[in-house]
Amino acid sequence: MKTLMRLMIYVKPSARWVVAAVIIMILATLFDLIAPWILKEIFDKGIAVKNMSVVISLTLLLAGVQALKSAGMFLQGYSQELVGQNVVFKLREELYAKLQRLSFTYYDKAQTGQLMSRMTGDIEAVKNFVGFGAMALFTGLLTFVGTFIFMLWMQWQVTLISAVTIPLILLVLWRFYRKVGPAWSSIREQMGKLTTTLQENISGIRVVKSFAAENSEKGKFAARNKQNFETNMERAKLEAKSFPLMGLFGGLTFVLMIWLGAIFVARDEMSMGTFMAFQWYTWGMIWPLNMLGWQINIMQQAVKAAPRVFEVLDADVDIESPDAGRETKGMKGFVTFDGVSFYFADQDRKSDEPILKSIDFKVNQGEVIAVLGATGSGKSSLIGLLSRFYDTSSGRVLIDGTDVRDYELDGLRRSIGIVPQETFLFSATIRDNIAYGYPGATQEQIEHAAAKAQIHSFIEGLPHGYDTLIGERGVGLSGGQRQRVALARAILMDSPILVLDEATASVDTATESAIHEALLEVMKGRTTFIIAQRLSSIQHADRIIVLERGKLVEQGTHRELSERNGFFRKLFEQQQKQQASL
Ligand SMILES: Nc1ncnc2c1ncn2[C@@H]1O[C@H](COP(=O)(O)OP(=O)(O)OP(=O)(O)O)[C@@H](O)[C@H]1O
Repeated sequence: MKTLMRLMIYVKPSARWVVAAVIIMILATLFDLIAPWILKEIFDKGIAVKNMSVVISLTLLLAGVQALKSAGMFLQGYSQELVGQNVVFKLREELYAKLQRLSFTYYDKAQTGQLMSRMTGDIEAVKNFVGFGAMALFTGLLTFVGTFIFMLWMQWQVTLISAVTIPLILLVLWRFYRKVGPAWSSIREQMGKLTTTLQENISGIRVVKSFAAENSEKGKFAARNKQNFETNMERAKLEAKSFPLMGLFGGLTFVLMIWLGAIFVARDEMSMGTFMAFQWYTWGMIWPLNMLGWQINIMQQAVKAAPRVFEVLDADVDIESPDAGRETKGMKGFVTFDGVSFYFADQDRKSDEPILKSIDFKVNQGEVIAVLGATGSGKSSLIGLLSRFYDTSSGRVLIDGTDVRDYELDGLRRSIGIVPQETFLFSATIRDNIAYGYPGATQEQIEHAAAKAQIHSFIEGLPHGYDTLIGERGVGLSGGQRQRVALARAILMDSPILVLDEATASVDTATESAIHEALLEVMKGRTTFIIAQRLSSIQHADRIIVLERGKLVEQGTHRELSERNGFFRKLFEQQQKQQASL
């Protein structure tokens, strides 16, 4: 009920169309109730007394009534579809907007396939109910009640005795209603899992193929597909058990009506016209009940699908722009980590070690800071706190003396140009990919950024140059080329802070050194964080900070750290040995 009430909020803006559809529905139902009565009159006042003019005029009236009803049904169909489409439009828009607002913490746990199935199948299920099912349900109920009243008015004894089967139909319906809900709940959930399996398989198809895992993937999909098949068959069994039974009881109603009608006609207590009209009316009483099974199906599908959509809409947006957040215009890039500790949301703060432990350091405007540390030591997490991908668990990250949580969020993120560890390119032109964070950039600015990232000549050499379309996730470019496009994207942002998270890990050492030469100019006056494993990537750093299992264990210049007998020196010696052995 709560779900249905909440869906009403989305129906409200289309209230005019709902009212139109309801009025037309009531009129159409009235026509349905009048038509058998006209038939009765044709028999009793026309055929029975051989009055052809009555027959002709009443049949014309019947045809007119039907024509009006058909026109009404067209309008009703249109308006209810409009209501459904409006609801879907609004829901999709809200869901998409919410997906944009949800934080990294949410996406760390979310399954893409589940989200996609909510955005498509679940919303579609809601539409089917709002746009068609609900109105059909009301039409059915109105027709049933109206017909029953009309029949009672015309011949109450036949009506009441014929209707003894109706409680039986209602009982079957009630049992069906109770059982089909959980079935639809599983089906919607399984559809989400099936989409997740499909999405992960397609996204990871290169891994699947390189590990020759097609068969095991097929098995995984087949298991989910079978599960879905079986739950659908369970549901179909419920339908198969309930609907024919309802049909049987409905048929019995007809039989009873004909028997009783025949007796009452023979006793002259019922006219032939009323008898004919009753056949029509009985149908008007039975079909809504039989259709109710399908309408319950549509409703239960929506009732089980809608909470899956609402769950995303209600998810906590843990990182939001503050009200009246501070503007970032003129940001200089002084960065301070002040007693920063950090746990991921799914960690247990009592038993798990924090990812970052009481980190303190200050960075001056324009300083180039290298962040070094073994894999998993917390380098990316540290940098993620700067852009508020996550918020600190304790302590503060300040830029120009202001807590990052007090800045307007979009502005903050635009002030930090990031080249992430994993490059993501969109299926669009290279130009659009570079200009992703600055759509208004001129061709000259784009080319300038590309040149700095050492990718301009490569792009120029392509048959379509900057207009070259690249595939999903940058397919068609090598890892190094992709990384340089991502670098150009960050350079174009012209932000006061630049973060290069293993940004040159996929390029050869000659290109890396050319990029670093070019970056010298880019980094000028810009606070830059370089996360790297290779010492060659950090040769231009003013200062190096070293993380070990989330702790800042060393900091200083290249020279200072080489003189200390710490992690940096060990790494330095190790890499020199490796180079010497090559
Ligand atoms: N979403 C998450 N939830 C829980 N733990 C996480 C999550 N993401 C990363 N971690 C853990 O946090 C630790 C630090 O990860 P982080 O990515 O910051 O390390 P890193 O130093 O950048 O590593 P690398 O050099 O391999 O990229 C790792 O031990 C990792 O397993």
